[in-house]
Amino acid sequence: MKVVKFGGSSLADGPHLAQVIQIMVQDPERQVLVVSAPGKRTSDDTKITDLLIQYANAPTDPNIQNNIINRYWEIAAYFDLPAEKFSRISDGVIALATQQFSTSAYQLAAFKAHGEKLNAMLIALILNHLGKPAIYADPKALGIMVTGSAAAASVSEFTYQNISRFPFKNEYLVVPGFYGYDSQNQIATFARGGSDITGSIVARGLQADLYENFTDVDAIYSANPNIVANPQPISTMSYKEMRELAYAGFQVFNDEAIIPAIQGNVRINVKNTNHPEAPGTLIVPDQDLVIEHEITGVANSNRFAALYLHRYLLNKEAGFTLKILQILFKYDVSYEHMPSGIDDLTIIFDKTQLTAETAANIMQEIQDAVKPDVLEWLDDYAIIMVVGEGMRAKVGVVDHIIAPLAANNIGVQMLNQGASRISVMIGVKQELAEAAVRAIYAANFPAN
Ligand SMILES: Nc1ncnc2c1ncn2[C@@H]1O[C@H](COP(=O)(O)OP(=O)(O)O)[C@@H](O)[C@H]1O
Ligand SMILES: N[C@@H](CC(=O)OP(=O)(O)O)C(=O)O
Repeated sequence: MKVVKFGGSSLADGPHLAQVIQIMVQDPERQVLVVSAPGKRTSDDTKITDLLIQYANAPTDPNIQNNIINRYWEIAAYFDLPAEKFSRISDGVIALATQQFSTSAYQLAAFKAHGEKLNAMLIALILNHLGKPAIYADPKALGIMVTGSAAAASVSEFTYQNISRFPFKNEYLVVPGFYGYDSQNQIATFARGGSDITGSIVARGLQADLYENFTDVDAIYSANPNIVANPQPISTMSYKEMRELAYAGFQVFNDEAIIPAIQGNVRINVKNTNHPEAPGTLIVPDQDLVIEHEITGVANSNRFAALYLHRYLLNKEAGFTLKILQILFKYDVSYEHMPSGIDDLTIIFDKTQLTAETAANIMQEIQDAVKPDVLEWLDDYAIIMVVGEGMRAKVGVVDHIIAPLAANNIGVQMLNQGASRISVMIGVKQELAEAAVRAIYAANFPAN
């Protein structure tokens, strides 16, 4: 049995949904559909998730409410779904405006989650209307339980047993991605792009033979195709490679979504909805990987900031780092990386979890607690991640990465090799990040 996730780009309108249904019926192993909210129809369109964020901020605005209903209605009308059946979807949009929520964060989470929830309900209605047995399976019915915050939930371990007990018959199961329920029965979403996570959770829970993730590109490429023209497709990669590349900017697959698949030993196949006959990219356990290249991919992300600290004899003082970590703990801030030298320390943060005020407070407390000679906040910071299982056994890999940067006059602010034996991480100024990716790519991959 295969669990199949379709992203927002694959569900943006009626013709795309018709293609999705064709993909499902082509293979009887495809029994479970995990769906995102309808995405952009054109490059300047707005995703339903983003319309719902506007709606959460202005629940009494009839224009936004109508925009959302019209997006769903356009899809329903393409399949001639009768208006009385569609009323469940429009009622669902309207009802949101009058519901009560414990906090504004949980209100926003519930609004966002309805993009997926109403889309899954609509798709089940359309499948039934087309004579195909299908049921809508809400995360509550499946037992997808979460902990953590309203907008950055984590799955609870007992979810998998709950899913495995779901009475699953000979019909399509349509599951909304992106959210679960917490112990207070409140909706909480995963991070943006989190429908990939639901797909992986359901695939592990049902012990699927394959998790197919359909998107709008033929494969995962060795570099973001919006940065490098015609990059090479990756035919097979390891779970670890995918995790590192997704973390560092390959948005095509969510970086957290790999974890349930690893735990359940489920292979992942990323494929193109608009070109389903293309083999796509297969993501597999390490032992099944045939290493073909030294470098598998080059990613970049601007979502980082760094704190740089210098103090002589830092290496001699026991508990120095502990004092800093206690300050971060107090503000509930985690760090991503901490490369250090004898008298220097850089702490790299994911900016999305920090406000300017929190960053300023942390800096002040560190200044008071450890009295550094230099303390700087580097907001203009990007990370380049060069990843490849083939790098483990090779000598001189760093040369192949750093030499093209030097040749293109790109300064390196930080270099971290060794912690992960399959990646090299480089800190550069944000304005140079894309040029850095292009330079490393051009030096390490043959031109097409
Ligand atoms: N290395 C990469 N390979 C393929 N696509 C990439 C890569 N890096 C970024 N992308 C982008 O990811 C997009 C697909 O992700 P996303 O828009 O989240 O899809 P979906 O709507 O299916 O969830 C592609 O259209 C492409 O622009
Ligand atoms: N709709 C949500 C969740 C998601 O995963 O969407 P997509 O599959 O379109 O990236 C978002 O926009 O973040």
